[in-house]
Amino acid sequence: MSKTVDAPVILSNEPGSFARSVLAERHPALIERVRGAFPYGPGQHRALDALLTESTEGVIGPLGPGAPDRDQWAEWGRGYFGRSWFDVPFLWAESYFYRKLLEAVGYFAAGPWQGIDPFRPFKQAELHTEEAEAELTALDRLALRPVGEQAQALLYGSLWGNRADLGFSMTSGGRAAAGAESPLIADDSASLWSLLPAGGPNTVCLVADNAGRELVPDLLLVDHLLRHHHAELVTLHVKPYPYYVSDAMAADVIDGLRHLKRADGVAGVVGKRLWEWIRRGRLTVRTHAFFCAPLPYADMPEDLRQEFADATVTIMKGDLNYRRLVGDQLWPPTTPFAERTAYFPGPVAALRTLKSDVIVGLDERTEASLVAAHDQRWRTSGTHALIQARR
Ligand SMILES: O=P(O)(O)OC[C@@]1(O)O[C@H](CO)[C@@H](O)[C@@H]1O
Repeated sequence: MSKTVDAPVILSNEPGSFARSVLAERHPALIERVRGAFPYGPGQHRALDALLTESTEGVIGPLGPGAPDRDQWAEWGRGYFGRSWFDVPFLWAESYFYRKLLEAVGYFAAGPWQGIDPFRPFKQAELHTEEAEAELTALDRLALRPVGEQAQALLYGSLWGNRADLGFSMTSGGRAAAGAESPLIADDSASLWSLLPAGGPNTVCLVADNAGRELVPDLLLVDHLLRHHHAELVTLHVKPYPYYVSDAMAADVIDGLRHLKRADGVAGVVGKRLWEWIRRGRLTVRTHAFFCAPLPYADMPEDLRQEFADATVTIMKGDLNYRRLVGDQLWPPTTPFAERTAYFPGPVAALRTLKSDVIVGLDERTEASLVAAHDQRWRTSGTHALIQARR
């Protein structure tokens, strides 16, 4: 057992740090992309200007008086207002940035822009790339392989789909989205499969991350779990509103399902079957306000805790869910995953490509070889991935 009881919370004020680059470079670049994505009017552009200035040079201000969740954020941000965005926890600052960006474009305000996802054009474009097409065509070949091989390939497909993250590709130049996949730095997939024996009365919660090229492989995995009775019921949890650029919402699930349904070959068959799983109640899409909260899962509300407690296993997708699962802190990398997730109300697994500094659950030899070979960039470059699970 590691002796770790606590570790520094990640802030964004360390010069040269990844967290700082997100606030100083990624967020301004995102504001520019959003400006170009829709024919926003002068009021929205002024609000985006104000957000850019506030978040890079100013101090954290409250949400506007009409915001439905103003009190909630006032509570979550107690002690942070009036301070530099760089000096408060990175997780909080990023989450609040997305909330303020929605405020700037009028996402929650009554009027014509209410409910218009500012990231939707980017998410949709993702579905129509050559790579996305090739991934669907590959399903025809995969269907000829033994079932166990299919299962493992679909699990890895869902894992590596997490590289397709629009926020990430904005500053990495898309580098991590191409090239050969490196071996996993932790691979508990055998343990994950052992939690889901075929034919058992299993239920799975899959907490989705990105839409588009990540969500499609997630849906393919879900179909496999249901079809081969690794799970009798699957709940797919998505975000209630746009978040971290490409995070999946219910509308994105519908887009992904339609996309699959229209495809040729095996992909089209899977798409139609997924509609049928939903119709029969074997696949349910759900959301919860907590998925957009700037908090670790250790602070989840009782109703969500109960949902996860009732599942045979909860699968957390992606980097942000990982940060929230283990805590957005600089843990010693060899801190056991089981120790960091001991609070979780049931078995839990993480499928994540590494795109931020947080990491736990490495063995000493792996950590030493990573540091020797790549200095610390392996933590954030999206070239490495892991599957971690605990019963
Ligand atoms: O959860 P995801 O989509 O895998 O990753 C989200 C992410 O790219 O966004 C943050 C920076 O904006 C990073 O901390 C994190 O890696």
